[in-house]
Amino acid sequence: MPFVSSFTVPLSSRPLLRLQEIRAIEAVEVPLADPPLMERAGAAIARAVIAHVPPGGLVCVLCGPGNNGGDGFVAARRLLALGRRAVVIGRFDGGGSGGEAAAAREAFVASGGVMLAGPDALETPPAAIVDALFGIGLARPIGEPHASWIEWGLAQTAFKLAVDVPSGLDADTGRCTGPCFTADLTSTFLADKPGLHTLDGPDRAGKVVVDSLGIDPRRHDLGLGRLLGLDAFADHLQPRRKNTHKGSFGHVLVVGGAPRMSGAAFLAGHAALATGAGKVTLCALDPNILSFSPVHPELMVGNAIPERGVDVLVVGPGLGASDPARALLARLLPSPLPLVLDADGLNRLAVDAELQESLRSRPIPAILTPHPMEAARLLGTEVAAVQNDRIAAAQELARRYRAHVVLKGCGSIVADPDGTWAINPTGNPGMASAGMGDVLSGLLGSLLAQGWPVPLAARFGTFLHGAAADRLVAEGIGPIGLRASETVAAARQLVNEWSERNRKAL
Ligand SMILES: NC(=O)C1=CN([C@@H]2O[C@H](COP(=O)(O)OP(=O)(O)OC[C@H]3O[C@@H](n4cnc5c(N)ncnc54)[C@H](OP(=O)(O)O)[C@@H]3O)[C@@H](O)[C@H]2O)[C@@H](O)CC1
Ligand SMILES: [K+]
Repeated sequence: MPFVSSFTVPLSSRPLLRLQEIRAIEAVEVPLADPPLMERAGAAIARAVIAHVPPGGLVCVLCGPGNNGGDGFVAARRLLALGRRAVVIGRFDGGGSGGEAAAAREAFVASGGVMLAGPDALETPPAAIVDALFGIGLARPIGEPHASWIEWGLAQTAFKLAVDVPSGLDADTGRCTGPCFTADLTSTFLADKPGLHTLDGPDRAGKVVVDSLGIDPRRHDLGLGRLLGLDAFADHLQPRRKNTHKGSFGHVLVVGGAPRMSGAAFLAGHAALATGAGKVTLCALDPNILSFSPVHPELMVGNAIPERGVDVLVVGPGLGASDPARALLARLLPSPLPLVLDADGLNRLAVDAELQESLRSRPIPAILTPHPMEAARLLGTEVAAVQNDRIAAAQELARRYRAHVVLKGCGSIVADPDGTWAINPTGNPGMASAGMGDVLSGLLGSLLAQGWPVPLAARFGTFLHGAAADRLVAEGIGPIGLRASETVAAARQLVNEWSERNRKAL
């Protein structure tokens, strides 16, 4: 039987709060909450365990020294009270961040709960492991004994649940700081956190469920970050009116295609056509490029920039680093048309102050689509520094170049010049293959040509491309061997399905 899994995309956008924003909510709500937030958090964990673990299975709760551990003690006490088998692995050393967690530990022990000094003391293998070692208070890489407990936990076949954040993962950046838990499910509190959705976060957190602990988020500043969901695009995802013509959907000019690199420009052009641009022209640097594509004869191909009639520029796919490439950039960057700049266009930009200035001065900010290496070049830093805090890097690029930035990678970041940002939850490792960036550029150009506002186009193009790859994987096409050109047809299918589903009265 062919391998087929179900395809879903996140439907609802939601706020992503960084540490300071979560701490600000805690500062207001903790003194007011009755029952206390820790009690509510522990109850949520107990409910999640019960939903996933049959009665009779042993639940092993790993408790750390702070309030994350406190949540774990409450959960363990509640599980016992509900007739479940639960033990805690933790230390009686009295350390930690004070009263509430210590009180939770005492209440657990007073209710007959058993605390073990390490996993060796377990008599039966656990059915579930609850990771309540460290949450948002993680201050440095995890050492002993907690590192060994994590290593032991990862070797178990049990269901694994992380409390708030997998221990060892930085909740702001998604970086594993050292030993790091890997969960099937992360139950995260008050609001969702960016680190669960970018870099190492998606590998470590498993499914993420947000529990507001009964706090109304509208009472608080929800910051500048969002996790993208399909609902963000509903207003612009509409079926087409009947009374339209190709001019209604814009003319995209793809500029690139240097000798031996024309495939990149064809991919971008193909993606633009297949997702709804009215017309696409390729201006290639390769003088020997075919005058038309036998595979996609609808594309107009040449070596010249059309004098008029173009609505959107996509510059960079296969552009190369030659002097003529630089001359094209110098000519096109000041254009008043919406612009997507990718690949070699970005590399040239990184070393050319004059081009940078003309990018910054554009009347309509461009969309830049760097991968981490290109982002590092643009920021004059190392890839590791970009990946250390992908949100901050994307924000800095957006500010410095006055552009909308899509920082690609696991959990692509979209950042705007005004400081707002989003994480894209779609996509998979099949997209780590040649030509994917060219397809994304083409999709973005296509959306701009069809009138999407620039920040929304940056978000939806990224979301759509990842979702197309996800659908293909769900159909058994990838992730291994997924080809960029295959994502084009899947994107076309999705955009039609979603638009039809959103049909509103004209
Ligand atoms: N506030 C509330 O009411 C609510 C909080 N909630 C819950 O609390 C969590 C936040 O709690 P938290 O602030 O106590 O931080 P937490 O993640 O437990 O760790 C801090 C402790 O660990 C220590 N430590 C740090 N790194 C270390 C390391 N590598 N190795 C060893 N020790 C290390 C650090 O001590 P340090 O040595 O750094 O002084 C401190 O003792 C949050 O994620 C959520 O689960 C929810 O219930 C909602 C309501
Ligand atoms: K944890």
